[in-house]
Amino acid sequence: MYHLDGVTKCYRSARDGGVVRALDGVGLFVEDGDGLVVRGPAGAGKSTLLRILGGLERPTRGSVVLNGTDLATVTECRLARIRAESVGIALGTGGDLPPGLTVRQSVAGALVPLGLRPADCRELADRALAEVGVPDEQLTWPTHELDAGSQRLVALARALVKRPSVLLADQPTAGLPAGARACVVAVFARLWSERRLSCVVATEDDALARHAPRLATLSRGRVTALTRRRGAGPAVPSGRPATRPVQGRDDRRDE
Ligand SMILES: Nc1ncnc2c1ncn2[C@@H]1O[C@H](COP(=O)(O)OP(=O)(O)OP(=O)(O)O)[C@@H](O)[C@H]1O
Repeated sequence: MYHLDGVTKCYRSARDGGVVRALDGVGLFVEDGDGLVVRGPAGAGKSTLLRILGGLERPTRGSVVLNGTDLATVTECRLARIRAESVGIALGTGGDLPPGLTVRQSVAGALVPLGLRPADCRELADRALAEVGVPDEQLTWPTHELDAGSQRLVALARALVKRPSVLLADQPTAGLPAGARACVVAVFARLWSERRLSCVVATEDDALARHAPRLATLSRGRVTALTRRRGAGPAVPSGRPATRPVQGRDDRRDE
């Protein structure tokens, strides 16, 4: 799945033109079926890490190998293909839903780059929406008429519809009322416990983090701790190691 080695990302500060080191030599393994929650204070580099994992940005230095391909050096064309086929990205606010579309069209649209027949796209979209708990009567609603919690679920369905090998989500419960938050947490709990889908999620939500098999803490662009939830089995049931932390500790944590 993912193997990050020495990943550094520098930006030029718009304020004073200085160099901002958003990620500083991050090393990380994410195995098939692994669920990793990334935590850390504002500015720690969580969103930058997700964008780099998703191939939306390239690192300044280091390698980001996803299923054998280094996203840092692959051609732009191949990178777009990998994003379309293998990586589900939910930026969290629901604001990333394409405007002017119904719920079903919005999710089916994620399959267009894969060249599927429209009828197949619709069927897969309906299935993905059912999986995250969007009721049938909302399938033909314009997405802008949904409340924030439902928009968040549609964004998740849009990320999941292609059956990606990994789901990346940035603050998926942030700003939601309690009921809607619980619905989103329940989706991730199912993805981790039943589907064993590889997910990397940045969140400050304790309820969501409690379900994650592993936690990583980022501080000033570095991984300072890696812990595995007590009772969470290895991501892969074979004899292969479930995780091989490069930085920080991989301690067991109490629930
Ligand atoms: N495009 C950019 N240009 C310049 N600096 C950036 C850019 N993107 C991020 N940064 C800087 O990189 C650092 C890490 O930002 P990032 O958004 O990844 O942190 P974060 O942990 O996600 O923070 P938050 O929880 O507030 O979203 C911050 O200092 C931020 O200002």
